Amino acid sequence: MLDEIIEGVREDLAARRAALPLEALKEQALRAPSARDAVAHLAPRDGVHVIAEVKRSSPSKGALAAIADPAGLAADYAAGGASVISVLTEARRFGGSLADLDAVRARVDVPVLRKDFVVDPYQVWEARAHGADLVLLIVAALPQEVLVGLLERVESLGMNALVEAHDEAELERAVAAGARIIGINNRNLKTLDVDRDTFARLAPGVPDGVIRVAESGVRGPLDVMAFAEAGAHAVLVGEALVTGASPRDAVAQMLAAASHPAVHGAGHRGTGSRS
Ligand SMILES: O=P(O)(O)OC[C@@H](O)[C@@H](O)c1c[nH]c2ccccc12
Repeated sequence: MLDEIIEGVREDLAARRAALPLEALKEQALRAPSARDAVAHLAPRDGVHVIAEVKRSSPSKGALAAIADPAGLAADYAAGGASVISVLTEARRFGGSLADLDAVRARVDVPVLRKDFVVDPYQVWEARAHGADLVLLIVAALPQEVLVGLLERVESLGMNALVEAHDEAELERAVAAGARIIGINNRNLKTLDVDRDTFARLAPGVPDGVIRVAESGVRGPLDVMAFAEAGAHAVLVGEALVTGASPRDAVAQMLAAASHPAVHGAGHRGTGSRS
């Protein structure tokens, strides 16, 4: 599935590049207001941070929610206490767009993540030009030298990367690349299967001082408690928030669950203590 998605992403990218050459895009990016410090916004604390996602559909579930007003949804997420808003910009499978990113950026003050299949520096410049503070880099989609180059480009533009791994080998590559924020995806992007034990299995391999994010398959407060217990500093949630009744309350309930005294997660032990 990952290869097919990336094929489409490259086709769409070629069309955008033809319409707006890299040099012109760079000028836009350098004129954009500076990026916010996402590492600071995700700093370890008691409980977890919620990264709340604007997600219309997915290859595994099909249509999830129409989301006529992505900025309104993002504002609800922020009001519920989300530390970062993730915006899917992939069009073909996830129904996202750079227009969604623009709308969300214009509405909220918290950092915004461009969630896409980034394979080319053009997309990093594009993220910055559209006001993103964070860019997703998926290890499984990138040869190591490309991953390293894209991470350098992201940081040189003042942004941070969420570097996503799904198994031990990918995690080692994320660490070797120098990632400061690592997402452990419980979903295998090749098969789309979710295994919620993935985070707990891989989390001990994330070095001290690196922010640990549990991604995908977070159904509600109980899952958030389990990921917090397993050492997550943040959870990234899409489906459960876009399909529920009140996105604002759903975020607030997840945050409350992770601050429960029964949860002895990463925040309670201080930064990166895994002993
Ligand atoms: O909807 P969920 O199961 O809460 O998952 C959110 C997020 O983790 C998922 O959208 C995601 C994780 N990694 C990705 C890479 C590309 C696209 C999407 C994703």
